[in-house]
Amino acid sequence: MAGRLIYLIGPSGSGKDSLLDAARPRLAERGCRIVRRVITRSAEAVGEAAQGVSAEQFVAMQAEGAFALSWQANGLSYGIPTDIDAWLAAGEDVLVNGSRAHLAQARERYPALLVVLLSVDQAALRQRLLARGRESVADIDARLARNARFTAQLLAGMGAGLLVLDNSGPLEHTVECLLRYLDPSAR
Ligand SMILES: Nc1ncnc2c1ncn2[C@@H]1O[C@H](COP(=O)(O)OP(=O)(O)O)[C@@H](O)[C@H]1O
Ligand SMILES: O=P(O)(O)OC[C@H]1O[C@H](OP(=O)(O)OP(=O)(O)O)[C@H](O)[C@@H]1O
Repeated sequence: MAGRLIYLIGPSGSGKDSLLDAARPRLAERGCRIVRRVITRSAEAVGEAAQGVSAEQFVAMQAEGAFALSWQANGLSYGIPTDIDAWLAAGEDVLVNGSRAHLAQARERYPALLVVLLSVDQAALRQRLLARGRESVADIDARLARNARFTAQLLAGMGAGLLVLDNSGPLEHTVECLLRYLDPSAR
């Protein structure tokens, strides 16, 4: 049986990277891979979880067909390597840090996509982004403004196919909820 593709989305600062890091060992135990994305962000700013490439390298990789999914947002390009197709075909579950704006295209290619929307209340979100200190205040406000366009749309359009995962509380609680959702015997 083919593996499941889990597409994690949520506003900037909602905790997608933190959740993936915290859940990584327990997902690995369950045979669920977390995709290493290719991002046009300087390698130092990415950490180990992504492969940083130049804009030129990204375009070349795309032209070679290296990506199963790719999108642009916040002035960056993101690619999901085609490796995921082999993993899914081999029955492995695969979790992707996805884009809300790219959801329709992702669904088109992977109709059985499981969508997990990470949410957090707006004031806490701004505080977390400021505390993270990765972007300027202007960039943070631009990301927050971008959120407003998505959440209502997503909730209206998706209904049952969507798990809304609240990350306003402790991260460990969010990890537990995600694992419970992904555990086939618990559903
Ligand atoms: N449940 C949580 N409680 C408190 N702070 C959190 C929680 N989840 C994430 N954070 C913090 O919020 C900030 C943004 O998280 P991050 O994982 O980078 O979000 P994203 O990848 O969605 O942009 C980070 O500083 C992170 O430590
Ligand atoms: O269409 P959107 O849902 O807004 O998503 C746009 C991009 O922003 C996030 O990436 P990134 O990890 O660079 O940003 P973040 O850590 O601020 O979420 C997300 O993973 C997408 O790649």
